[in-house]
Amino acid sequence: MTTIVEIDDLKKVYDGGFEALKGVSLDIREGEILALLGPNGAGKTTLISTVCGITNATSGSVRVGGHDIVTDFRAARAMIGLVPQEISLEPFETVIRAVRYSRGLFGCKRDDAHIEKVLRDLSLWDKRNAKTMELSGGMKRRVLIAKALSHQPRVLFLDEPTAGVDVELRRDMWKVVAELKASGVTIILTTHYIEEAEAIADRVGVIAKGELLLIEEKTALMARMGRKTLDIELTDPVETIPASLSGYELEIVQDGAALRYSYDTNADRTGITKLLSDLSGAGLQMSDLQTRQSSLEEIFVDLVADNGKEEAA
Ligand SMILES: Nc1ncnc2c1ncn2[C@@H]1O[C@H](COP(=O)(O)OP(=O)(O)OP(=O)(O)O)[C@@H](O)[C@H]1O
Repeated sequence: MTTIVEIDDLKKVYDGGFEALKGVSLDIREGEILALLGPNGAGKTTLISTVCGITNATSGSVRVGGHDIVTDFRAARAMIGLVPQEISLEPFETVIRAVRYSRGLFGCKRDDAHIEKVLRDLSLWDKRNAKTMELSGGMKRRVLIAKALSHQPRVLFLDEPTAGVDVELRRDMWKVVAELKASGVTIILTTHYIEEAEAIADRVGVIAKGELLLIEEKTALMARMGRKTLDIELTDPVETIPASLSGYELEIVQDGAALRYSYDTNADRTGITKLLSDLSGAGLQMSDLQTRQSSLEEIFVDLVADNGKEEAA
């Protein structure tokens, strides 16, 4: 597995003293789709802007394909395509001219065959002579992607590609991203939408308050999501867990009125039947059972909340 982007202890303090990145380190693997999740103001855009050389880091380093983003800016930047959050297009420009122009900005020779391929891949070929102002919001986003791909970058950053778009357009965008990955482009996207990360990412990173709190394979996260808890409500509250039940790693909840058992839904056996029989063997009577499943959303909310508590402490 080759690392294509190496981010090392990246810090960004804006003028005025605000610390937007507090030492982020991250290796992005060639060919992956990495989703960076985080609440508003987490530092996602700052991170992308710094990697793309739009914002200068206060300290730390970024290398793209081995090229340092500061000392070897041109070579590093040539490998990157950036699709910004805001749609900014010249309204009277035609689609094909806008995309050709972007390629020219990188000093690349005109290549009509490549531009045609990009436009066809993004289903924009039929619209090539339309003025950008005549396009729907979804098509405008596709033009931004086409512009970002015009100079054949190996890494594509998408800053909230589906913010504020409807469900159908979002799915459409996910298809585009999957096709780009299949063509060998490494993709990093930021999003507020957990289901977006679930749907398309190979790995998921969670950023909050300028820190990377977690970076994990999506499948591993999904396995964690497979954890369920069973709350066994008791007729008579307990203060301690009977020694005969110590192997179950139960937790006392609801002030002793219930015992919580965590289990893996992917496991062959959950152990629940045996637990319930051992419970009655220990002289405990249950009045009710409740199960619940943790989701990626909960993992995310917990992580971000814990981070907030540490800040306050
Ligand atoms: N130029 C700037 N000067 C001062 N502070 C800034 C500047 N740009 C961003 N910030 C602050 O840095 C923090 C991180 O902003 P950033 O845009 O990177 O977050 P984000 O995770 O992309 O959020 P969103 O999801 O809302 O786009 C925010 O608190 C923001 O107010």
